[in-house]
Amino acid sequence: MGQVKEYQLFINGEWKTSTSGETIDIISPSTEEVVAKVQNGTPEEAIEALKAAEAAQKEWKKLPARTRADYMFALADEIDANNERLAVLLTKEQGKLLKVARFEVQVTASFIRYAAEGARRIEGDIIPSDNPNEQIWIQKIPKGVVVAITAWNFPLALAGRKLGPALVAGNSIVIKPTSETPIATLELGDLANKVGIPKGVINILTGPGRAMGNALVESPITKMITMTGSTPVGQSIARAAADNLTHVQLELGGKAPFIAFADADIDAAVESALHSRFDNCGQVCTCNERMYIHEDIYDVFMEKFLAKVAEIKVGDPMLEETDMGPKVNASELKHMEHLVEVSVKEGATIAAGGKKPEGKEFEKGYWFEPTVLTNVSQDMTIVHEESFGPILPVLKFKTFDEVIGYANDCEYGLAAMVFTNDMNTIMKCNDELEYGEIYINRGHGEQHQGFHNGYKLSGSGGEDGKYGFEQYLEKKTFYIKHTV
Ligand SMILES: NC(=O)C1=CN([C@@H]2O[C@H](COP(=O)(O)OP(=O)(O)OC[C@H]3O[C@@H](n4cnc5c(N)ncnc54)[C@H](OP(=O)(O)O)[C@@H]3O)[C@@H](O)[C@H]2O)C=CC1
Ligand SMILES: O=C(O)[C@@H](O)[C@@H]1OC[C@H](O)[C@H]1O
Repeated sequence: MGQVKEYQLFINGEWKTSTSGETIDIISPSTEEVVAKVQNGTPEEAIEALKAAEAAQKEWKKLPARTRADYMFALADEIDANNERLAVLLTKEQGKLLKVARFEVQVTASFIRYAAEGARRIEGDIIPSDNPNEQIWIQKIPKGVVVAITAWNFPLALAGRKLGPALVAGNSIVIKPTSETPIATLELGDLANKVGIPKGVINILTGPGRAMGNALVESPITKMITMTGSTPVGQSIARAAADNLTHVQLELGGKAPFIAFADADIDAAVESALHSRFDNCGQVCTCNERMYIHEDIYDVFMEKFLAKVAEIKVGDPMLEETDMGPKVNASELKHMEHLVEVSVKEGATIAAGGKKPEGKEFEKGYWFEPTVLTNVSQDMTIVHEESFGPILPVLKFKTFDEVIGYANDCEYGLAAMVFTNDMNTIMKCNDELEYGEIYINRGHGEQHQGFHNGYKLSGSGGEDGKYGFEQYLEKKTFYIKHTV
């Protein structure tokens, strides 16, 4: 393996080596080789970045929103122009298919453009007062310094999803990507400089979340934290931010139910169920984490579904013909093996997969077969614990009330998928399913103009669309009275 690139911290428009003198190895999930090194940044460097962001924001907020948006459009163009290079980095650090990584880079630019298109819609209110000669004005203003903490499954897209609205709204930002997959995100630093985004408006730090991340969260300079990741970490961030009453927006774990009623379009449901579980090696927050099939269609559905699962080609994510790459790291792989072991102990049957694939090409790397579990009961661990990987428990159901009860028997509330052509069933599902995002007759996959909003332990605040954009704004109310 040749000399790998050592990335630095991006603070105030400059690259700097951490005073810790330590680096973190970024490991390829496909080969276990070191593909890059990043700084093991210190809490002191977190404060340095926050101060740079605070200083830069004072001028950044004075620019017309349209001007801020022009910088964002330019950044999005640069991201598009570097698609292949960024996609290869994503595949190297996260193990996702190169063809999916290319899509992630496109989505990153698209998130930023969507936010920039909203620059002229940062609207306030003028309200008549009860007092004579008086008006009430409510103005939308930026919050100040935003801290963005991101997960490893779509690291670049998650960064774009947050920096776009944050900066268009007039905030500055400090991004701390996960230590697992930071390199594509770090590349945004040079692109920001290239398009002339003022120094300090964007800062990108690396370092363990429990130290670097915590320092960012606890600082009173931070006026908003937007985090995507696991529920336990989201909870610790909310606790750490409480002392300053900092606004916290969290996109956390999920356990999406996929429900196929007796009148479902079976072929469409099979296709959607397959991709909503196994795309990105099952590492999507809205993935089909448990599947409920009506008893009338169960046999025909499962015959078609298992045939499709058997066709999934696991292998080198750089190759176009590959359908599924590896899990992101060794501990995630161990979690897969643990979930299958527990499920079998609790009485489940392995209908497909269930282990690391055999073959020389799989000796290195964090590979796991597409796995389907049957003879599963609602009380089993796998029906409640998020796998965030290619493991799918399947259950039968008879009645509407039974399956809604099963679906809502969950500490999460992010997404649900339902296949039926009956309008009454659809309306009753919309009323009764306790999920912030429901997909009817299609698999998962949110759009920028929607609202990615998790109930219960899946998060708070929501992201995307006009309601997500509002999270990045503060309101200021004026009572204006004229005296003559
Ligand atoms: N709802 C959604 O949209 C999504 C949810 N997820 C969830 O995220 C999980 C997988 O992602 P993963 O990265 O492992 O999630 P983690 O929760 O482990 O980490 C998320 C981020 O938080 C940082 N972090 C960790 N501890 C702290 C702390 N005490 N203070 C501040 N920051 C901290 C991490 O940094 P570091 O890694 O350097 O420690 C990382 O950048 C899954 O559970 C999945 O459900 C994932 C994607 C989307
Ligand atoms: O966070 C997730 O896993 C999803 O919201 C995912 O992140 C960026 C992509 O656009 C979404 O599919």
